[in-house]
Amino acid sequence: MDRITLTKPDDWHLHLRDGAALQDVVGYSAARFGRAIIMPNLVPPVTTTDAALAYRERILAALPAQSPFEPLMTLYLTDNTSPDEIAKAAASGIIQAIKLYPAGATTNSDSGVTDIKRCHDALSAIAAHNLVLCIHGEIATPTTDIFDRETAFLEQRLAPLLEDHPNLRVVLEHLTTQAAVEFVRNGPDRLGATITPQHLLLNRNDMLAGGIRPHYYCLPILKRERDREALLAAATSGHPRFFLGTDSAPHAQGAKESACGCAGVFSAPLAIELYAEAFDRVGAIERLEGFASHHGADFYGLPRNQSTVTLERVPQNIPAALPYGAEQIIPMRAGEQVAWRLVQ
Ligand SMILES: NC(=O)N[C@@H](CC(=O)O)C(=O)O
Ligand SMILES: [Zn+2]
Ligand SMILES: [Zn+2]
Repeated sequence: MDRITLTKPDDWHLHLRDGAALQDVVGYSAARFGRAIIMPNLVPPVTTTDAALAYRERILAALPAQSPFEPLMTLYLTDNTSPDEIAKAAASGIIQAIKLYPAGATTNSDSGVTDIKRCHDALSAIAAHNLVLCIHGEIATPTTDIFDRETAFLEQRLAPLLEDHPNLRVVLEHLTTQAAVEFVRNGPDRLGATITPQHLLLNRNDMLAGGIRPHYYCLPILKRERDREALLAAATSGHPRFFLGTDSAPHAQGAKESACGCAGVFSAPLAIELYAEAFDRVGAIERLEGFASHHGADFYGLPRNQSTVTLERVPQNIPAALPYGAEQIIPMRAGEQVAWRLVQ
């Protein structure tokens, strides 16, 4: 199949930043996706409903004209998030999920959760109000090996959390390991998971062998080839609890190409095209629609999109750099090609 039309996809994990950067990146997502879960790890983080409402207005104002894109907002969970704030978030009608970052685990997670037990009442409120808890699933202990942080989180943190909150709907974000795939498969129906394009297409050799490639550095970090294969198998399996979440995470070129570079891959300008390439490579392009356009909406309890997009197998060049506020940004695969393109 050289051409495929699917229900318009959604991005269940997206970073849009704020200010001039927001203005520069939001259009790429709006051109491809109907909706996106907007991550709250701004500086300062989006910890209140009022802040989320204001951020949503800034996103809508930054959209190119005639973009039907719908930002689905999230709150950043802290040790001090109150059940009242969760009730307010649920009542707002614009907040779909609460995001749990273990303190210190990733970009702008300093205000994150230091001990999940401290959030017991907030988590009960999230379940009671039928919101979704999105989790960055890594142990942040500095002594835990960076390649083991996700697998350690599964048994040490996620399993007890699911047990303590039997009605809580949870999305384990950006899976990177075979172990996480198995954990989700064996988990309850209220456990879903997102998978990024970089984790379907790359392994840690792509980042570290023959030279260090900072634009492939993200968290959780790329893993082994067998992990990539397990992720691709899960994404293309048709299993309804695996769905698309790009984790497109823009950082300016200077912040990436640095002695201490930031974590995050900027995939928004070619996101759905990269997924199409990954699925097509293993002969599973017909499974793309479920993964990209159905499973996430069904899990979140939202209607599927009405409109469609068409993709065709025609290679396109990816720019070497793109504007980003006063600086520039290097997209994933900069200066190379992607095998599919969006038909306008
Ligand atoms: N994934 C990343 O490497 N970075 C994300 C944070 C996150 O999703 O963990 C970011 O905000 O830059
Ligand atoms: Zn994360
Ligand atoms: Zn992210």
